Amino acid sequence: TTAAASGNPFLGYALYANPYYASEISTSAIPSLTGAMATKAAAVANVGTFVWLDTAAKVPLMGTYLGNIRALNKAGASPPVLGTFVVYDLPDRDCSALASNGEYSIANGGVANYKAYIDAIKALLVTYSDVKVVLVVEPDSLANLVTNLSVSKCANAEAAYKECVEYAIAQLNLPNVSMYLDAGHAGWLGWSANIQPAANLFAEVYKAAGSPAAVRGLATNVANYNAWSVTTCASYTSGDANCDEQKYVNALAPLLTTAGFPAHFITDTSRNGVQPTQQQAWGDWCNVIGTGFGVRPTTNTGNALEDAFVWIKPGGEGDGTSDSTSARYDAHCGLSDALKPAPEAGTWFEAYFEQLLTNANPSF
Ligand SMILES: O=[N+]([O-])c1ccc(O[C@@H]2O[C@H](CO)[C@@H](O[C@@H]3O[C@H](CO)[C@@H](O[C@@H]4O[C@H](CO)[C@@H](O)[C@H](O)[C@H]4O)[C@H](O)[C@H]3O)[C@H](O)[C@H]2O)cc1
Ligand SMILES: [Mg+2]
Repeated sequence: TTAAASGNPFLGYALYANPYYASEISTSAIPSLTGAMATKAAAVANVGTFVWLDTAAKVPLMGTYLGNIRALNKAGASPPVLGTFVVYDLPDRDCSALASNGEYSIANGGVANYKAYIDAIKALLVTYSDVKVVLVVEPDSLANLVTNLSVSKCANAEAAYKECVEYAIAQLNLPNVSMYLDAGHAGWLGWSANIQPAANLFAEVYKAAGSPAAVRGLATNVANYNAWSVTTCASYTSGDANCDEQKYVNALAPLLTTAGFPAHFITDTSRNGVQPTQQQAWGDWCNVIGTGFGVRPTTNTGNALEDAFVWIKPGGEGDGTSDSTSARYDAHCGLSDALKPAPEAGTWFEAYFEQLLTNANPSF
């Protein structure tokens, strides 16, 4: 089937192996590796990962990469290349954790700043209207509105999150764009208490934005470690029948369709190669020990609902600092199942990269 027929934006395309991730590996990983590990590290740099636009200052980088992709395709790249980015700059971001709070705050004009950030992204997507782009929209945001309105920062951010996400998907509703809203993961919204409220919220936001044609569906397991499919549920999942991402997707899809949001899915497999994980509790999300790179990006998912397995979290970039004196210290990053010492969220964590590489499944 052609991409147009199936609607799967990944069909017939190769992913752009972005220079940002490649440079992290070449400057921070390879120099401290030798032999087989150095060779394997170089191979990781060739895997297409998502570029996280986690500050407005990173947006021009998107323009550079879209220019690179245009050039590759004009030079006859076959299959043609598409770009993959994460929109991640909400005011009062990461409202139930401390590790990844961002540059904008609602109290300080954050909603207006966010809209300017989205406008800058839109301008590039219009300039490069010949380049196909896949966007994951705001990891953790709506998921936090489902389960964490008891956290005052999340309750205070609810209206702004909805306004900003609705603005983003309405403005970025362009013919060369496919968007997947972040949907947490099986261990977050897959619980029977959470899954219907989650479907309701996703559909509410989708419809409030005018049911944008460019919204293809939802992204699951972003920056998390869950299996796509297991035959035996891990002990830490007990109580949640949706113990892997496939069960979560298969359970969520019909609820969304009923609510007026016909969705397809992508799932982050960048750090789920080792199952079961060594999480002490399923809610442990920070720099989990023992993990490995998972299945490489592919459209061969075996499930018509699942467009692709993709590497959204760039493996090797940390989830949060383990320095308890840091302003962005989150206790989850101090747990026994969190690798330490760890740098600030988003910065290179060499020991973690080597852990992922050593435990990669399939191996490099
Ligand atoms: O027995 N039962 O019936 C039952 C029913 C319900 C139960 O409660 C559920 O328990 C779940 C944990 O098991 C909770 O899930 C965790 O929620 C956290 C946010 O609060 C998430 O953290 C985010 O993770 C992101 C990366 O994924 C980070 O980028 C981000 O910074 C970070 O904040 C964890 O992943 C996620 O695993 C649910 O909320 C909670 O509702 C429990 C039992
Ligand atoms: Mg995070």
